Amino acid sequence: MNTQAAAEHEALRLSALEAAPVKVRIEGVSKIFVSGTADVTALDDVSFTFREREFITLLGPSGCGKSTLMRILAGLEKPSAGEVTVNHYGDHLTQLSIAFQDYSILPWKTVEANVAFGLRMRGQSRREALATAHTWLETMKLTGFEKAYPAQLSGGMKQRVALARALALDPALLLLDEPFAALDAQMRQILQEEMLRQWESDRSRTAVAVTHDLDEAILLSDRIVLMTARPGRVKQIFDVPIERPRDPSVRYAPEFLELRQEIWESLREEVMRKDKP
Ligand SMILES: Nc1ncnc2c1ncn2[C@@H]1O[C@H](COP(=O)(O)OP(=O)(O)OP(=O)(O)O)[C@@H](O)[C@H]1O
Repeated sequence: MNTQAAAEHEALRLSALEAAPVKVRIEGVSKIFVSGTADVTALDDVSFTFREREFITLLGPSGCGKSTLMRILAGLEKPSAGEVTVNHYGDHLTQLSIAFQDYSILPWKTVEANVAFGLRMRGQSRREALATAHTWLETMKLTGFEKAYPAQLSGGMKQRVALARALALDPALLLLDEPFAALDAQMRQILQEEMLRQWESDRSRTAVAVTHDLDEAILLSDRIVLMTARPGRVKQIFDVPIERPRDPSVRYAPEFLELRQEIWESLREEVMRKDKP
């Protein structure tokens, strides 16, 4: 298969995955990567459930298996043990959509065609799909770049295209793996706030995000799942008892800062543990 055909095939496979049903229970999930020299236990007996319409963030030191868990949730990777159950709910255009750190948008399609692609796959007319794509591109501050190709965009802009694409699909379950990682600090804050506004405007979907940014985790989440250093286990689950709708200035509120400190102390232990030989 040539590169273009392989990427089309992968896009179609993702598109099929995104049509699968939702609401998530993770039970005893472990993942061992078997390699020539040494096996790597990425996840060890991870269990928790997502309530419908909940925003969950996975936090943990680098290498603790967050992306692996996201890939398992997306059906891109099989657990070595345990089970993930995803049940349908709600009236959504698609069941699952993903914006991953390394999620490749199709380089030979324009920005608008990339965002419209999944909608076209679901039978929308070109006109309808492009209209939705344009709305999301505007939200992601990409107006004026509709006809550009990915190679003409910065890393942060590509990341915003991937986000627009995931949100345009109106998924019941949204998987975000470091969705703002490639953005500069200002754009990151603007998009966090935009995501918060979007999320709270309908609260119709379940979201699972991975981030290294504590403020982002608290601002957006209902619960934060803190994982141990590798092998990743659930160390602690924090509720974020900050009322919604949240004003972005809540970042400076005492309750926010207290929770931030509490989470950081627990996360810090894991980061330090990881760096020991
Ligand atoms: N395909 C693979 N083959 C072998 N090892 C892998 C594979 N994918 C991940 N790993 C290993 O599994 C562990 C967990 O990786 P993963 O990318 O899930 O961590 P992470 O918590 O998302 O890290 P980061 O925060 O740095 O993105 C790491 O030690 C990684 O090297």
